[in-house]
Amino acid sequence: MNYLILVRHGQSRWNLENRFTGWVDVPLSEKGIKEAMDCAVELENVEIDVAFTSKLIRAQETLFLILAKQKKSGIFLHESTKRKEWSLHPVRFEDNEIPVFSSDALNERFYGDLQGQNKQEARETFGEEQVFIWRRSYDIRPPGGESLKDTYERTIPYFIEAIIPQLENGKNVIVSAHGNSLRSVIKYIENISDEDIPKLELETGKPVFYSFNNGKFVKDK
Ligand SMILES: O=C(O)[C@@H](CO)OP(=O)(O)O
Repeated sequence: MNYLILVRHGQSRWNLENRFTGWVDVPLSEKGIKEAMDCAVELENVEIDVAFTSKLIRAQETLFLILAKQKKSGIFLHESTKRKEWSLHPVRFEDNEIPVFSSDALNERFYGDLQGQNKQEARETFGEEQVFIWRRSYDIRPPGGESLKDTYERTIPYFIEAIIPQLENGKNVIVSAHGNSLRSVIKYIENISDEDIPKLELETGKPVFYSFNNGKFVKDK
């Protein structure tokens, strides 16, 4: 039996400033670095074989802080190489090295015109209820941005085509990504309904574990 670990990146500078972030490539805040390092301590003795992350630095920083605690180097397998067998990759993997795949399929939900706006100011302008609908409804898009359903529709095909095969090959997999791309993944894994998904919140830097056995995910409590 092997496992899947999902980690939402540590607090970013715009999480701290309470701004809609989406695809804006802001780094971790000082607290976010600390959260990622605490997560690394929690995962220090957890064997990881392969990692997936988004194209955004906050998720990548979090992943590499986790790997560093294990004294591991992550090696990005870029588009030009990732379809080849690992053995054909110019880098031979040493024991302290693991492959890292990054894809914009795992990016945060694109927040359109809201990106950069302060969430409290948006509530004052558009009303509490409207902002909640934009942030947490399943299929209503924020102005110019993606609904969670749009995010799901790019995240889940990648999860099925790229991540599940690694689990089926017995690998222990970590995915370092974002609040809404991971809410999509959890919706899929746990079969959460469109009506219930608004209630799911993920904390920054807190790993969620699933064991994977015969194609089935079981959440570790
Ligand atoms: O701003 C964002 O990109 C996301 C995550 O921080 O926000 P929310 O939790 O409101 O979807």
